[in-house]
Amino acid sequence: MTKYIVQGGHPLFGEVEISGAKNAAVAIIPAALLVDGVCRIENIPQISDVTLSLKILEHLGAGIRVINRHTVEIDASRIRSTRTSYELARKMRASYYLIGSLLGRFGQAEVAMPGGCNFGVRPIDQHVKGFTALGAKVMVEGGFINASTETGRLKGANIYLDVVSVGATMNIMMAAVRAEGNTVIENAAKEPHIVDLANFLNSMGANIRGAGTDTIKIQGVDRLRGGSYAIIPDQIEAGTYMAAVAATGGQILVKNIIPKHMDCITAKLVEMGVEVEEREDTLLVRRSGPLQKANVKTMPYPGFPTDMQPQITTVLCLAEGTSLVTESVWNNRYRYVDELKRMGASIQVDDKTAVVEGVDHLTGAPIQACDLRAGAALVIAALAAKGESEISCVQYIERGYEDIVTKLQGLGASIRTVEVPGESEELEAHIG
Ligand SMILES: CC(=O)N[C@H]1[C@@H](OP(=O)(O)OP(=O)(O)OC[C@H]2O[C@@H](n3ccc(=O)[nH]c3=O)[C@H](O)[C@@H]2O)O[C@H](CO)[C@@H](O)[C@@H]1O
Ligand SMILES: C=C(OP(=O)(O)O)C(=O)O
Repeated sequence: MTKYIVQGGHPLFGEVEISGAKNAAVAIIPAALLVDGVCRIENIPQISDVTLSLKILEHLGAGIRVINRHTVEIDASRIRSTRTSYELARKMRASYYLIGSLLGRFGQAEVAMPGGCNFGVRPIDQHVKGFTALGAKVMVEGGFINASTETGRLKGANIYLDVVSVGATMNIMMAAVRAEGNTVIENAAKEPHIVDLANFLNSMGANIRGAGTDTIKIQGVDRLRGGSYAIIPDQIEAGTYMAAVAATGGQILVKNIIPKHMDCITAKLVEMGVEVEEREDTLLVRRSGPLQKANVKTMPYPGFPTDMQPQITTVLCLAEGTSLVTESVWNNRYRYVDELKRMGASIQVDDKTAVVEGVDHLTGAPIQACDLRAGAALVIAALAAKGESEISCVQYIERGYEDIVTKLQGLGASIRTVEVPGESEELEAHIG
């Protein structure tokens, strides 16, 4: 098993380059199944969720050509099957996008029930509502979601989402792109990766308008042609490095970001006493004085992202006074709190609210990641803590952070990986 060993208590200084967005990449890769020609996708992050997504496509018969570390070409013109590998697809949440893409292209899909980080119930009823409105029959059988149409082609429809769902918005968009006629998705999610998926599909010949607002209009087209597309930078990866320097102190330049996407995170850090200077596609982030308490409530974009909640809670552990964190997207996203308590944090969780009493410092400890962002939060805590921490179950972290150890070393952090022989590798790499 791989572990991270961190000697904490040192400020971070230097520059860090942000990779392509995980939650855009894991949608755009399956969306390539909708395209008849070759899609060249650039700025792909080197993370295990991407490796898994590409393996799933390869297993379906897509040609995958790796051009370099961050560029692949996907040729889905000779897909052999519309049934995904159970073992591969069940390991990640984003495998649900294969339902929309296979259904949109072939009128049928058989996809294993998705995995992903475990922070409570993760229903897909809104995805199913959308596919059904587009004319598909959807059933769950033997661990698979089976979706099919009688005619082989979906029909455009008006769909009002009962909850704002990133996954349902993107999945319905994929299904509708080659449907007959027009589709309108109302109460759609507005995250940057939704706009990115729409831009990718439009660049391949789709006709999608309104992505990034709560009404998305899709005019079905007969086919999508190949092309080239570069994925946006990862808002959450950038926010995680900003949170890291907020916790440790120091000054870092976060490169290759879209500042607008960072506003919801920047505003909260500034409220806490962090200085953030915006320049074109970089942010200079500095923390020299004490951290102030703040209240944080997670919300769909443009609100404060739930995928930054564990990281910001960790920073608040070191702020003066009492902060309140409210998780309003997921019903159980505080599993990491017990690990922070091992390091001396003072946090009381009551249902969706965490009351965080700032402490003077954290101390290093053996700690275990329980999911992707929880793992990132523990890395931040370990970097800020006095003494040594040993972080296990880092495979969760590597689902979503490219080269995190090397990037942090580049900022002067004392962090290294160790292989610990004899310890179980049984833990599933992807199911948090
Ligand atoms: C691969 C990916 O992009 N994952 C992200 C995606 O997850 P995911 O797409 O799974 O999250 P959703 O936006 O769909 O979920 C938001 C809320 O809607 C509820 N819901 C969702 C779907 C549904 O059919 N029914 C329903 O009730 C969920 O229980 C949750 O309370 O968006 C989340 C919210 O920003 C992020 O935390 C995840 O990192
Ligand atoms: C929860 C996340 O991912 P997933 O939905 O893939 O589990 C995340 O990116 O924080």
